[in-house]
Amino acid sequence: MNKTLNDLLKPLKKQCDEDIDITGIQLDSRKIKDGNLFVAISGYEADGHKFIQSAIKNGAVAIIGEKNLKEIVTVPYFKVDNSRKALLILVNHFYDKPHNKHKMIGITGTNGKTTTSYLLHHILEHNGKSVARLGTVEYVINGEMRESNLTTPDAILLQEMLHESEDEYVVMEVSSHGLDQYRVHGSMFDYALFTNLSHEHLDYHKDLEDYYQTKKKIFQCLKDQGKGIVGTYCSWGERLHEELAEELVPSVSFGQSKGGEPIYLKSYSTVPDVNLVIDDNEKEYVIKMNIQGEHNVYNAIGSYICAREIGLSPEEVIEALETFEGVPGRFEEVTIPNGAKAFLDYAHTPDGLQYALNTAKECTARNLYHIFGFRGKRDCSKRKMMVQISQSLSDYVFLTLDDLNGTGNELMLAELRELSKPYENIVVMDDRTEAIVYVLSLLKEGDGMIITGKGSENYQEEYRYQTRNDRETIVNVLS
Ligand SMILES: CC(=O)N[C@H]1[C@@H](OP(=O)(O)OP(=O)(O)OC[C@H]2O[C@@H](n3ccc(=O)[nH]c3=O)[C@H](O)[C@@H]2O)O[C@H](CO)[C@@H](O)[C@@H]1O[C@H](C)C(=O)N[C@@H](C)C(=O)N[C@H](CCC(=O)O)C(=O)O
Ligand SMILES: Nc1ncnc2c1ncn2[C@@H]1O[C@H](COP(=O)(O)OP(=O)(O)OP(=O)(O)O)[C@@H](O)[C@H]1O
Repeated sequence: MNKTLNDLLKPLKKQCDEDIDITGIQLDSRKIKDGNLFVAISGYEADGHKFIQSAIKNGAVAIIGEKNLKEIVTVPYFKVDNSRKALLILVNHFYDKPHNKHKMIGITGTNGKTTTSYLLHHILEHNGKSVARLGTVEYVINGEMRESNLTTPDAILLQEMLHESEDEYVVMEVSSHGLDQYRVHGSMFDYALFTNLSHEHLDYHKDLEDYYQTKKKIFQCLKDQGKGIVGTYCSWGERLHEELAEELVPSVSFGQSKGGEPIYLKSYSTVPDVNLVIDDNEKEYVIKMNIQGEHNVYNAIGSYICAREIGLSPEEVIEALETFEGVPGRFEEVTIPNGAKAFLDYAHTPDGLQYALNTAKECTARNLYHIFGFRGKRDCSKRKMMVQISQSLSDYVFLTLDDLNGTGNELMLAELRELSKPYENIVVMDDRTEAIVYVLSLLKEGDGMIITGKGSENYQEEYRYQTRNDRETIVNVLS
């Protein structure tokens, strides 16, 4: 796919004296191929302008950047105010607005994005639609799985995949980083679904208000006939729903009913599995699901309402919900033989952890053992709160390592020891696999073990038992 430079520059209101063929757009000098346009970004770690020379050496024929470098760059150079924004406009034009080929569903929120995207994928596929799904676990395009490197891919990869996808629907997770960094476009989504908001990413966002305002930007990315779907079971969602009404953004809510909604959650139970009673236009439906936890009640009703907005009938949605098998590593049970229970979960926020532990408690007759740690170089301000939640909802807590992301082993362990000090039911263990093996040896009939933080992800650190992930550690010990 090629375009001329002047064609590409049109939406940026720029022009080049010499028109040249552009074979692709890149933001990383190492990925440049002959005839590419390089966009230099002032990044969080590095300054992309420093790589202009190497981009040209690798074959770049034109450059976009934020600095005054026109006189010294040897190929056509164009200065813009914001390179990330310019990149998005350029790449969207390069691929001829590929989001218009699809019905696009963007899901944002602190927790529940992956689960909701799996639910919607399943509902739509069960009803004969072709669906692409992009998010933390994987990217699925035209029925083929690809490795995910970011929850919301960068603008180039995203537009490339949307261009390549022949799927009727695209269900994608939209992170606050993605919204802040212009990875998604201004008129992209037919539906924007907000799950909830709570303490997270305060290493990136100034405060919760800033995090909220960033998440809210997804509603500026709706197509003309687009619609918002807002979870109002948390107070940020209630506020959002009110603000969208004031701003005349069409939206529906899910959560506690305020009265007047045509579809609402009438009641629910969570033990042993999630059961929902939904009032849909004055007709009552009971849905029996194979997943656990109050949080999944909200994920299910959010997906139900989105699917109904899309045009599926209640029966079509319910049949699909009742056959949903859950999401890898999200409250996933691993069978163990002695009548005890083991769960893997991806909770890594205080709010998510509270839901996950409450669910584990509901499933556990005797003692609950919780094993977890913290990602290195990620929001440290949530750690104390998560330890408090863990020790109050579990009988025994084993603090151990998660991905260190370059933080020193000893530094992390010292912090874990400090965090555990006020509590008698917390033990710090310096090897994640040893912690799992030890807890497995303690489990008796009726006990429960929940390991949070990694879900189905493979380990990044080397541990004593050379297993790839938490599931494998459990299974290997038991075999
Ligand atoms: C903090 C952050 O979000 N960083 C993202 C950001 O990086 P950046 O542009 O600032 O990159 P940088 O490393 O400073 O480099 C600046 C520029 O120099 C270029 N460069 C660099 C080296 C070189 O040799 N040549 C070269 O051209 C880089 O390609 C880049 O364009 O933009 C990049 C391109 O879009 C992202 O890949 C990168 O994500 C990093 C890897 C990351 O880990 N991000 C996480 C925090 C993230 O985005 N997470 C959310 C989910 C969060 C959640 O809910 O859990 C996600 O959507 O995945
Ligand atoms: N609706 C919800 N409300 C609160 N917590 C939830 C909700 N849904 C899931 N969780 C918790 O959050 C964890 C992560 O869920 P999920 O992967 O669906 O969310 P996510 O938003 O995609 O997270 P991430 O961005 O970290 O990938 C789950 O394992 C569970 O503990």
